[in-house]
This record gives sequence, C-alpha cells and structure tokens, in this order.
Amino acid sequence: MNQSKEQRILNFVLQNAVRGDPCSVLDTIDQYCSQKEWAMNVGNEKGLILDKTVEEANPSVALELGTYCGYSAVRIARVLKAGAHLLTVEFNPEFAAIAKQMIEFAGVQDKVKLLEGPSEEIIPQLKKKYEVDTVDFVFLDHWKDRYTPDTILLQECNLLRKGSVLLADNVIVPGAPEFLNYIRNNPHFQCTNYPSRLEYMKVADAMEKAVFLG
Ligand SMILES: O=c1[nH]cnc2c(O)cc(-c3ccc(F)cc3)cc12
Ligand SMILES: [Mg+2]
Repeated sequence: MNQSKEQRILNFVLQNAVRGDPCSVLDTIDQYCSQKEWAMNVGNEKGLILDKTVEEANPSVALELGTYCGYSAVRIARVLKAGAHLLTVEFNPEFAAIAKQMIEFAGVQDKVKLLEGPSEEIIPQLKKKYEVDTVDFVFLDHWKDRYTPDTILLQECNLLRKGSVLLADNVIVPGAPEFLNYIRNNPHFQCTNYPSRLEYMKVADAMEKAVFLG
C-alpha cells in the first residue's frame, strides 16, 4: 500500500526536524512542501499573519477548524500563553492520525486537543462535552462552504464573546465569496482583509479577520 502525501510529509519531519522544537517542525514542513510536494498548509507567509493575529488576540481558548497535518495547530500552539489551549477539529481520520503525531513530535500536545469529526457535530458539543465557555480565537481553514454555516453555528451556540477574533484562510484561493459577503455585511462583525500569497505559490490569496462585536 503506497504512502499518502501526508504520511510522506510526516516522515520527512520525523527524520529531519528537531523533536520538541515547533519552529523546526514548521520550517521542515515548509521546506518539503515548497521543494518536493505542494500541500495545503497555511505556510510561512500567511503563517506570519496568523502569528500576529493570535498574539494580538492573546487567547485563553483557541479553536481551529481544519487541522490537516497539524502545521497551523503547531504554529498557533507555539505562541499561546501559559495555560492557554487550542481545540483543533479534523473530520478526515487519516489527516487526524498524521496531525496527532506531528503535534506530539513538536512537543505541543499539552496545549492542543485534537477533535476528530465534522465541525457541525463538534461545535454544538464544545460547551458540555469539552467544557468550553467561549472561544477567544477561531481559525477557519477547513472547507470554504462551511465557513458561513459554522460561523452562524458558533453564534447560535453562544461560543463567541465581545472581542472574539475569527481569522479565515483562503478567501481568494480557493475563495470564500459567500462567506466574505456574509461577514462583511454583518453588523456584529468588524472585518479586516490581509492580502497575501497562496502557500508555496506565486498566486494571490488573502485572509479575512472578523472581530465579533457582541
Ligand atoms: O481545502 C482547503 N482547506 C483549507 N485550506 C486550503 C488551502 O490553504 C488551499 C487549498 C487549495 C488551493 C489551491 C488549489 F489549487 C487547491 C487547493 C485548499 C484548502
Ligand atoms: Mg488553508
């Protein structure tokens, strides 16, 4: 049974990165995916926008929708303050298994809880099953058609508080026009666009930040 691309990325990290060093894991994934096989990690350019947005939000509870290989989970966890934690949701079991190993190799497993399943099922469980009150930061990086329904679901489940920060990847490529229309015309959100590049490519992409106003 030949290996998946995600398994090849993990193997490259296990053989070339420094165990317990999140930056080394990120650099190694970026090296592999820019030189050998493209993959949909947020990457280093949009990653810097993610870093700054997380640092500014300084969350106690962060939520990520779309774990994939764990690149952005490691990226977010490495800048969280002591005692803060990240819940990351992945519905593809193969990706979740890779991400679990990536997160552990990076040494951030104590800050990250990986939840396997569809976001529409997990979000309504966050309060009771995962003891979440509200989330301070949300990274939307799963499927563009889920950005709007999951943002609505977060509001319906009272998981956002005044000042909660949402950051959405890929609003240009693959694109999330319906989400941009929803969020930019919603008086409960203050939006900011951050033009960037698609990971590992000379193609324009952007991230959209939306602060919940309560
Ligand atoms: O499906 C995606 N989920 C989350 N992030 C993505 C991401 O950053 C990039 C892409 C993507 C972009 C261009 C392309 F030609 C093929 C796939 C997809 C996702
Ligand atoms: Mg993405």
